[in-house]
Amino acid sequence: MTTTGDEFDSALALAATGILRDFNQAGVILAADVHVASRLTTMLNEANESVALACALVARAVRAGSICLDLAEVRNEVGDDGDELSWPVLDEWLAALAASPLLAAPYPLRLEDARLYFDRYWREEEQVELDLRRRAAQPAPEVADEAALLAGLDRLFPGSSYDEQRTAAQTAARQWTTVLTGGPGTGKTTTVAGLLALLAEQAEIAGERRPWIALTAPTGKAAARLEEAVRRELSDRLSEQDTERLGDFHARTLHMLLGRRPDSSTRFRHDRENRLPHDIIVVDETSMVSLTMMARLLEAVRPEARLVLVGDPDQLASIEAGAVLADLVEGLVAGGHIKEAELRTSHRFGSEIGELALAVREDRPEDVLAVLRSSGERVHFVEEDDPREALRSALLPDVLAIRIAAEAGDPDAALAALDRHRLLCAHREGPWGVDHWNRTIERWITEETEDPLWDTWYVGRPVLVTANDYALGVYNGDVGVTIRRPDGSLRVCIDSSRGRLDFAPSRLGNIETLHAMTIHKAQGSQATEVTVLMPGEESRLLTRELFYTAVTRAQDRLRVVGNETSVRLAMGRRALRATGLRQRLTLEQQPSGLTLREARPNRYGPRGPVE
Ligand SMILES: Nc1ncnc2c1ncn2[C@@H]1O[C@H](COP(=O)(O)OP(=O)(O)OP(=O)(O)O)[C@@H](O)[C@H]1O
Repeated sequence: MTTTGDEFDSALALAATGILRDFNQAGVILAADVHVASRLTTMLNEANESVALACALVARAVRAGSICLDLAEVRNEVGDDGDELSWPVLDEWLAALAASPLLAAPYPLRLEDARLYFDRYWREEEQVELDLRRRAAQPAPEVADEAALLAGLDRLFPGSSYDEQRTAAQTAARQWTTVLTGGPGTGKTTTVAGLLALLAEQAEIAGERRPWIALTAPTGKAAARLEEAVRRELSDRLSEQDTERLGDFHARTLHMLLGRRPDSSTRFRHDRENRLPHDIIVVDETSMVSLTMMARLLEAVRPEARLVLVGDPDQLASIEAGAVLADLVEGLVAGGHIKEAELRTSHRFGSEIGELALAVREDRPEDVLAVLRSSGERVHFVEEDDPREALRSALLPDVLAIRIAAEAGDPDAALAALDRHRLLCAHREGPWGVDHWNRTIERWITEETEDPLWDTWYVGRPVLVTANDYALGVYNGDVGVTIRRPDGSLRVCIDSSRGRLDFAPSRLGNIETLHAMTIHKAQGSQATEVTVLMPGEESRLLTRELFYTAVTRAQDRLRVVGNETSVRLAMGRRALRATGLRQRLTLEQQPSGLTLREARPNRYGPRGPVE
């Protein structure tokens, strides 16, 4: 137990007493968790310490991206830090909770089997479940002409190399909701483009108007990539007639599609009362969608609109709470609500990166190490104790290329150089973190150019936008470079989903230097070459999902800096989040006429009224 008497440690809640103090001092819960628990228990006159502890642990779980606290699992999950603590016995803990005023009106907490929720997430999870069940319970969409559908599938997905995609498109054509999954380069976008053409043809045969299509993704970068890939597919592979039928379309972020409201950051213009007008809605990079955003999207989709959720469930989950895509894959398919549409064969890499990604995904550590050490052209494993020199020679040419183009006032060349190489770290801070490597690379630039970078804004500074700025039209995840103009002034050129924009540096508020970026932030984007710094062995972020996400950011070449131990540790650990959506979706269908909440008894106590 790491008991510390440091009264200046901000993680310690000085006012905590009893069991909360013990858990806080052991480092299991933070001061913020203690405050949440103290407020709730004081407000509702709850004196039971185990209930207060449960509140603090829910707050802790949500901080780590979970939707709820699994009371049956939390002891295991805390690991060694919890060894000397007195944990409540599960049945007694659950009984204390069931009897607590915190689980009665106004229901700050909700209990679902052994899962404890804050009310907001419980409601969102329930809403997502109900909306998905309702969509799945409708009669399947009608096929206007069965023979034309089969002929269309053969035309759009010809030959045996398109077998998987043809089957996936056929499945999607026959259901309202489809979860289309696959790793990088498995042909998800190709399938989407073909499916859209197929549905447009069916609409034409049925004498309906051209379907109104929405392409969307959680970030601007991912939305732009989706639009570009679908357009490329249409122009390279599909006939003029198929392309014509689709008309024009643009991809937008989910926030933009749902319509931002100036008075709320969690509510949108389109909701249950004002549904989206589209007939087909395709969401790419669904693994990055949080539970809250999925709830907002599902309530806004018309029941008779098709929803195609595309993504890779093996990637890291959303930055905000939830693991929606993984839950949907398991819950919707296992619950018998929809048929699976899974793509497994990679068509892009055909090389070591694809092999490596598959071995990581399929949990084959020996194969992972074999590919890393195979000395192939595309994958390189840097196993040195001090990798700085290796990194310097790998990274500096591209960093200097950005700077030379920026000095010449050439944004195209600077942005192209920026997209050539990404240095990815697990953490923001520490010796393997983004901040450290941003500073190190800036020092290398100074050494190389003999030009000290005194100012925050310097020529060639690559930047990452970290928050949406609707007024400027730049979005979280957009990247840019600082360019010198002929008159000597600096401008920041941003490659936004709306095209190239440029600003005076002082106008940009939420910006970070982008010589290095976190793997979490790199989700939804790719670079020609990627260098991954494996975090230290003690890092809690070192998981298979983190490693897989990092590896799959590389289009052409990948360099992994680490050692065998870090690779094995990453492979052995999962970034699991506690959620209840897959359990909810796999429960048996309820008898008609009852709402789900009435129909399902709770083993551990009342659920509260149906609202
Ligand atoms: N059946 C196929 N046979 C040969 N090549 C294919 C096939 N399907 C797709 N491709 C090609 O493979 C590449 C990847 O396809 P696509 O972009 O559709 O995959 P993806 O799963 O959307 O990739 P990512 O999500 O990684 O961007 C493209 O160049 C595409 O033209």
